[in-house]
Amino acid sequence: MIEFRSVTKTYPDGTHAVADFDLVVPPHRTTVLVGSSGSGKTTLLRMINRMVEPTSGSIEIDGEPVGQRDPVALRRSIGYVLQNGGLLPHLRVVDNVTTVLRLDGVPKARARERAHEVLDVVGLDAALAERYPSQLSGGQQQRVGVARALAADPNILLMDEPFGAVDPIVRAELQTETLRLQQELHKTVVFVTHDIDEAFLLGDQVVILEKGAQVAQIGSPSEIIEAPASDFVASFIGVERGARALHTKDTARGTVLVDANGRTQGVLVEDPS
Ligand SMILES: Nc1ncnc2c1ncn2[C@@H]1O[C@H](COP(=O)(O)OP(=O)(O)OP(=O)(O)O)[C@@H](O)[C@H]1O
Repeated sequence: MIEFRSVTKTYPDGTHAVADFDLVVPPHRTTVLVGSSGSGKTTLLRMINRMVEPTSGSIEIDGEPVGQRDPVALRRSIGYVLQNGGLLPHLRVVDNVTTVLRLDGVPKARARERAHEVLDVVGLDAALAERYPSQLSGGQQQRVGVARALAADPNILLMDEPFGAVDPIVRAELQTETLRLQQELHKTVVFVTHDIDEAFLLGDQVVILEKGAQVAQIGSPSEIIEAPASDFVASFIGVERGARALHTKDTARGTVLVDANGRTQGVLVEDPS
């Protein structure tokens, strides 16, 4: 479990990025932080692995304040996936994936073996291991970024807009893949995005943020869609644009539900309860 307690971050130039933020991130689930640009999502994420230090308040992992942990050891124990993959261009894929393992003293042969395992887990062909990042597609680079984050088998995975830079089709593929991976691996995932559809697709718990990381609403996707806490939330999730609206349509075989794009999403059946 990760817990934020009254966390505030004011950058040296006086920007109040996060003000008095509290959150419990349950283990083995995906928590998505979603909000518009500048709402403080990245700052929150980076305070978990001490890439950013809070101005006040504390963040605890399983009851232990991260402030008391050695920052380097802490960072290596937490998987971190960045938007552009964050791969080192002069290293082959396999060496990118083994970086943390090698720093942790894992022998080269064992580290390479592990790299091949995790590349397989993220759905990449072993042949790609010897390529350089520039010889991969954007989607493949992102998968390598995920493989690298998983290499040391961390309990916690931080993902900062990991699919922001790929085209919509690849993005959808990577989202599906993330759901599949999570069903298999059960990591504690904290995922940052500004895309509410991505948040609802991937999140067990969704945290909608306003400026200064003020929490507009926390809940499961169902709870938020069924009862938006404010006009801000209703607008952010697109209720007023009709994005969440489903309409009934009668067909020869019964009533179906159709989304805002005119696509049939399901069949209407009577609730047995
Ligand atoms: N190193 C820094 N120095 C000063 N201000 C910063 C720094 N990093 C971020 N900020 C400011 O803090 C606020 C929150 O930034 P943050 O990157 O956490 O937001 P975000 O929600 O992740 O935004 P985005 O979606 O654009 O990445 C913004 O106003 C930003 O300009």
